[in-house]
Amino acid sequence: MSSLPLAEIRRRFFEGETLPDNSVPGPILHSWRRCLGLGLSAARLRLPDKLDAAGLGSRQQENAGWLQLARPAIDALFDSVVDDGHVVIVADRHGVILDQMGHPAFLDRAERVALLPGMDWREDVRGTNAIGTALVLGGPVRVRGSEHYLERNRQLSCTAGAIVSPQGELLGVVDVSGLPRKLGDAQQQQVQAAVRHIEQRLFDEQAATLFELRFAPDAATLTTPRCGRLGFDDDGVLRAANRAALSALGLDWPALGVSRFAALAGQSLEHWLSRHGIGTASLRHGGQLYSAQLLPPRPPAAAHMPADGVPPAARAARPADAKVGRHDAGALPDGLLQRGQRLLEADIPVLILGETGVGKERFVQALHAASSRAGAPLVAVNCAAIPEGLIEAELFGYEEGAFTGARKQGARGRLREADGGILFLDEIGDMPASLQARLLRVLQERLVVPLGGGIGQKVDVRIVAATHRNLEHEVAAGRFRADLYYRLGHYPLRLPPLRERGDVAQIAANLLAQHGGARRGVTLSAALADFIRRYPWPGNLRQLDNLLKTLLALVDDGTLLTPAHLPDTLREPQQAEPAPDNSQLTRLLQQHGGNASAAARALGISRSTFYRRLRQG
Ligand SMILES: Nc1ncnc2c1ncn2[C@@H]1O[C@H](COP(=O)(O)OP(=O)(O)OP(=O)(O)O)[C@@H](O)[C@H]1O
Repeated sequence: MSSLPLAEIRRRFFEGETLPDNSVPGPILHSWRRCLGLGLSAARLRLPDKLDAAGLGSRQQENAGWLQLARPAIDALFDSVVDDGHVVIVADRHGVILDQMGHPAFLDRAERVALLPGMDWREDVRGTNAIGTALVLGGPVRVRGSEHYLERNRQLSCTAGAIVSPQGELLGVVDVSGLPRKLGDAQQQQVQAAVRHIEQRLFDEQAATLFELRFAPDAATLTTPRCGRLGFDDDGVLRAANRAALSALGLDWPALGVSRFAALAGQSLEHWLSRHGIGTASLRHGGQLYSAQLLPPRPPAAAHMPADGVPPAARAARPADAKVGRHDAGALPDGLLQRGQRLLEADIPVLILGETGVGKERFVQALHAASSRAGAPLVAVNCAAIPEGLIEAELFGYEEGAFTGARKQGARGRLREADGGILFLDEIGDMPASLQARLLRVLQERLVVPLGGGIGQKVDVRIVAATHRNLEHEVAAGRFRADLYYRLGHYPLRLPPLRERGDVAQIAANLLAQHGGARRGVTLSAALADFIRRYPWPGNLRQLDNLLKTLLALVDDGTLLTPAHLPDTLREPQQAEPAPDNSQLTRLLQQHGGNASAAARALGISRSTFYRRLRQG
């Protein structure tokens, strides 16, 4: 920048003299030229009147949708700048101030009034200024003191950023104004962060019904507002974008409706989905390598933008996130439920992996409740708990007299019962090989033919499957069909065992509270919390949950739980008992009068695990 005082540069500019190179920032000089070209006078200007209350009210109403989404970011911005006496201003796409927070005590009365809601700060009305100029540029700008076109605004410094929807529509401006010497790079960065945050939320809402391709140089930044985001319709046409994506790919807003997935990603959408599912993959563009992830559209209920223009996210937390909180006793890996939801809504089978007792079944219930099929049936079939000879009939139903012992009137079968809803195939790894082929056919054709013949019926079911087995090993050992595995296992969701999860003691405290511990004043001592952290919990959440319920039943209100309250079997955690063999299991079953649930409970395992072990011998 030139060392000439700004007053001298202004004089030269207005007297038509050539300015030294770089004497004012390019965007400011261009703006001055635009204003001069419009014949605006820097000294005297007839300014438009402030909008009346009704006019302002209707502008605020028109902008209510994005304003509500933007509110958290604007409030946070205000919190971070208020102590320095700055004000935060929000204007619509015409430059009319919709909201102003803070008190511009630093300004003369006239300017103070000019920064109030209802005032017009368009560049062609008020000359170079951050609000109006950001709107012209569609991006960020800082205007300091005498860089303002109007002389009367020289005591003011402003930094602003334009908000652009994922469809490229200019929505408005967020601005921070203050005294020139106090407003610097920090405020500029804060405004830009707020803009990114608002645009990210807009993308979440307005591009929810599209396939989303996210990319970033580093997989770790794939969920941050800085990652590139592109939205494609079912035909692979680009319909939405954020600025990071456009600038990384050398595109601009006119690319919307024109650019295609295949051209940008080097393969069709279907190809990408079948190869990578929603897993992370590499994306090469213009010699640059990115980590990328393709996310299917979200459910219409969550994606729907109501007629009043106020998106659901503006009213409450995202439904999926809210449900994660309710479902889980401790934090599950980030976005696991949401990913499951997206797969489900895109009609991709959801495969859930995890050891016994990690909460797979609970997870499926939460998935169902969070899905667009929450009002339709969730039909569970435990492939390990049904005798091999009956699974087929159970799944596909049968016609009257199809086999000896068949009910007279036949049975619809679980698949048809799940029509319109979700079929949950628990312990899929234990499904007999003969049935795997039939299931695969149903998954492909969605046609169910009952045993004993009869007319095939089309079913509309979403499939969720779970297993504690390593299906890849099962495939290698020839026990699980590779084609079925590839059909189901695009993107398995793994629920971690308790020993791999964050703070198990915190999870225990949550569970204790859920079971009434908080109400009864029963708490964990530090020593017990420490034990809980170190214990390997082979039975995972089931084991921990059962233990806490038992302890609660045994102690008085107000008890501080210590390791002394633990049953002896738990005090020596490392010495695991060998698993009972088949004859022991059979004996146990007999002892419980053939009640498998009771026998399983006695062993501290689930009914399906009990059956599985029985079958394995
Ligand atoms: N999110 C949770 N919050 C509280 N408790 C849970 C949660 N998930 C699981 N549990 C506890 O663990 C038990 C087992 O959960 P679930 O049946 O979902 O596990 P699973 O992984 O399906 O087990 P398995 O493979 O043995 O059938 C539940 O009955 C409950 O006591």
